[in-house]
Amino acid sequence: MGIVVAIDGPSGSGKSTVAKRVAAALGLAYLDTGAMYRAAAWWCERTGIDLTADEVDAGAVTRAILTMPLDMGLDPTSPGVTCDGVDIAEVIRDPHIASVVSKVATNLDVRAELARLQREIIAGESRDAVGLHRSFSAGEGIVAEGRDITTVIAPDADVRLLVTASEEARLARRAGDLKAAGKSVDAAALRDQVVRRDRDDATVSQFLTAPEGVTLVDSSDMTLEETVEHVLGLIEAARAEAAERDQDDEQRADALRAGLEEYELEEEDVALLAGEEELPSGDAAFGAGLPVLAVVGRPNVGKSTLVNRVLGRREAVVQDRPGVTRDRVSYPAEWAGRRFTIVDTGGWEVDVEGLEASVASQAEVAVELSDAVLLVVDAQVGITETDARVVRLLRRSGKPVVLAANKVDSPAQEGDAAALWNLGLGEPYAVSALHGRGSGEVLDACMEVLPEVSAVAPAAPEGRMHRIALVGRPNVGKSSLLNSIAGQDRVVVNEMAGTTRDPVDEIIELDGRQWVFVDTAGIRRRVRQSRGADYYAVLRTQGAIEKAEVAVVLLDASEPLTEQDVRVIQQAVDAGRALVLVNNKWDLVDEDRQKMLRWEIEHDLAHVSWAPHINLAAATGWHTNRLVRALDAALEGWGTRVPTGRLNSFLGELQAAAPHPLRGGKQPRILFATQAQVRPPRIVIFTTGFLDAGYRRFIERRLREEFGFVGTPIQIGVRVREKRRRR
Ligand SMILES: Nc1ncnc2c1ncn2[C@@H]1O[C@H](COP(=O)(O)OP(=O)(O)OP(=O)(O)O)[C@@H](O)[C@H]1O
Ligand SMILES: Nc1ccn([C@H]2C[C@H](O)[C@@H](COP(=O)(O)O)O2)c(=O)n1
Repeated sequence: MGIVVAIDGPSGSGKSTVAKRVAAALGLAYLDTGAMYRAAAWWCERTGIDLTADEVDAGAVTRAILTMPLDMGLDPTSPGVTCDGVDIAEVIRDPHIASVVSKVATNLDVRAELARLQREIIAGESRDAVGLHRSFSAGEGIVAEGRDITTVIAPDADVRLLVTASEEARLARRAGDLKAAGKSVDAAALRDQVVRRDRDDATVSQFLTAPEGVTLVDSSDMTLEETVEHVLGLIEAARAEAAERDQDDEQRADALRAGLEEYELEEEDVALLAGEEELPSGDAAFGAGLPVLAVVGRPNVGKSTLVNRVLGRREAVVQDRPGVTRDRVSYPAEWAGRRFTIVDTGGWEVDVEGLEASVASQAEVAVELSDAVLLVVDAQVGITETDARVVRLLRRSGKPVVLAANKVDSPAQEGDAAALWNLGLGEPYAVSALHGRGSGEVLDACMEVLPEVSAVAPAAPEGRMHRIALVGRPNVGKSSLLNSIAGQDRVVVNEMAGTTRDPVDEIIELDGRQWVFVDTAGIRRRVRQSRGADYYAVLRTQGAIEKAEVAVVLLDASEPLTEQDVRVIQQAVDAGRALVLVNNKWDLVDEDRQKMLRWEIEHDLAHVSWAPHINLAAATGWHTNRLVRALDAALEGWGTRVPTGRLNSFLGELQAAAPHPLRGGKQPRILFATQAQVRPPRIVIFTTGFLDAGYRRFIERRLREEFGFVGTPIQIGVRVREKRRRR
């Protein structure tokens, strides 16, 4: 993680000059938030708003800022400011802008919008996000300065400083600046720009006295060089302190890890603790690029027993593995030297309303997302109506099918297997999943039909383009958004070396980088079926989400949120994908609808409040440029890794301040925790007792507050372990 240095202070105190020099000396990015407010004032005037009027239309100012095409340069040696393609770095220093900027800076809606942008920039520079986006400092960090930086924007910054100087010194410095620029110095105008402006600004942010945790740097009697040296010294001291803290945290975590030896650990615990150094990625766990074999069949025909036989492991693994959904769990598998992904599915049964109506059947999704299918039939029961209908469905899917006749536990039962020739799927392989009989032959047959390279599994993401799924219910504007972003910046690359890409994927260049938008055929040519269109939409959405790293869920902001919207969002969360929410059709949203939408988001989408949420109008292209930042933020969150030392000291403090409620006179205790996976982050917590769902939610909420995890679901696995009995 890069360092964040936040500096605030009154006008003329020297905070910008000091911040730039410090950032340049340390190779960090520099953010001048005051310049953003100045740019906002410039943009308001450019769009025709009179900021010198006694009564400025606050609504018009807010609307203008929401459409401001601002690009902040972060190089401390030449921090450019560009708005609507115009270089405004100089013009925003004009005394006229200084005299009107408070009209914009005291508008709370404007502050909220600029705060959002500032936090995004700071997060982009402070995380180890190399390769994700164009970070000026390559994740080394940032020095951000402005009135509310230490208190509102970055209260968690590593170093927080209030640079100040006496009023007399500040007026003198500002006068010096004007003189150096060859401008006349009018004492009253100077007071207005320094003292009056600070008084106005102080009504919305606190920057005159140092709050707790903020170090005061009074530069009244220091030269500029002395001030810079002093600040560099403070940063050095803070870094040394942080390094010492990290070391202490690691030592404590080592002790906690060692303490686990007193507990009954399972094989998988030992494996997890031994492999802490190499953090696997969720994508790898799902077998990026490996062929996929779906195991389907009616309930109780022995699918899971067969899967466990293939895996050669116990079911215990099932509980802690982040499956796509509870009814469809993927495992990395190996047979005869070949690696593949095996997908265990829930029972496939004709329900009361019939098979066609079971639109969300995970077994059907599994078939759609597989390269081959292993159909398991109970040979002792024989062919049922469900089996016959399943076979019809499998035929329609066009996937190769291998038929396992299970529960053939002795040679005497071979005849039961032979009866299954009637299903018309070729040879039924007689198997006893329970005893292992015949399982080798059936797996050999599966290997014969599985392709070398999967046509459905996502390619491994490392070093490749990021894969994005644009999903949402019909008519929310998926194709408009795709066309809009493709139209703006498109470079279609037909043959990309080293990528296996589906013909329905689209490669689009955004912000100078190439991205794969997966499964766009479903977006461009909507599947129109007289019957079951919904069903295909669900399948298509699921398929797109699982092939992608980020699911961009589009919502029609002009209409009330629907259950279908919430369901698509849930599909992305369950699949463990990074998530970005887009309120499309913003051009059709009036103020009443905005209020309603805010309410809907707070009530119906509170569980995904961690997802970046952007308003845009795909039809006009408005704000579509915000997509990349949101994607980067979500990808960063998805890949977040919390060092074990920090995680344990954080959980230790959390537990001390808010212990788990007593249950039956006992209090479940956290023994040790470690992050077991990234993309999505998965945290495994060893405890002495079961943690209530409420307490787990509390842990998740606090983890997000502490470590960010923007745009990503967090999977929390709890392993309850008992103390070893003394012999
Ligand atoms: N000891 C000092 N520390 C910092 N700056 C100093 C010092 N002495 C003189 N200066 C000068 O003070 C002037 C004002 O500094 P600067 O513009 O950075 O202030 P600021 O706090 O960012 O003001 P504003 O909020 O109005 O942008 C600069 O010319 C700077 O070189
Ligand atoms: N974080 C910030 C930064 C600046 N402002 C206000 C204060 C000024 O009126 C104006 C320009 O700032 P300057 O360039 O003079 O530092 O913006 C603020 O309210 N919050």
